[in-house]
Amino acid sequence: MRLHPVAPLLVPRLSREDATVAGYDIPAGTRVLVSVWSIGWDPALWDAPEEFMPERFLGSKLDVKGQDYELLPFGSGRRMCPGYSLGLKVIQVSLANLLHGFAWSLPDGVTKEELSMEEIFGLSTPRKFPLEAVVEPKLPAHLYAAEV
Ligand code: HEM
Repeated sequence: MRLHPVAPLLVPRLSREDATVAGYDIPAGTRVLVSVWSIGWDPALWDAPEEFMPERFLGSKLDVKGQDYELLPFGSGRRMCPGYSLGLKVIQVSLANLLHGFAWSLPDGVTKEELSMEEIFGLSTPRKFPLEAVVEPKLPAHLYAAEV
């Protein structure tokens, strides 16, 4: 959510009054785009920003509820994502099920260092190269049978 935010530029805002931010004058009526992608990669805010280190959040008070401006995967303010709580739960449940039910590996001859995490920059950030993984069931077969 920090390195590869779903919506890198949030929803456009309009400034309601003249303002100055970091020395830049922003007149009233200006369309403003907030790049959470740049914020997430900013070395002034993050140690080794290019590194995926989820443990950096252990014991941290940083949250994704729109109050900590260095981490805004769901935006902030009036137009913040109303589905953030559902979104987080769906991700956790889906990931937990995939890890619980299947053994995951890379295709023969592919190392994790070779995986590209490049993304296509646009309104959202899909992978540039699809992830290819080998998936094997690891639970008793009847648990995968669809209920009829
Ligand atoms: C991990 C999952 C999700 C992510 C990362 C995400 C991210 C975002 C972001 C960044 C915005 C723009 C917020 C802003 O500009 O301040 C947004 C808006 C929105 N999201 Fe989500 N979202 C997710 C899941 C969901 C779900 C599950 C729903 C609905 C069930 C939802 C409904 C909406 C709606 C309706 C808006 C527009 C709100 C407005 O403009 O007032 N999102 N989302």
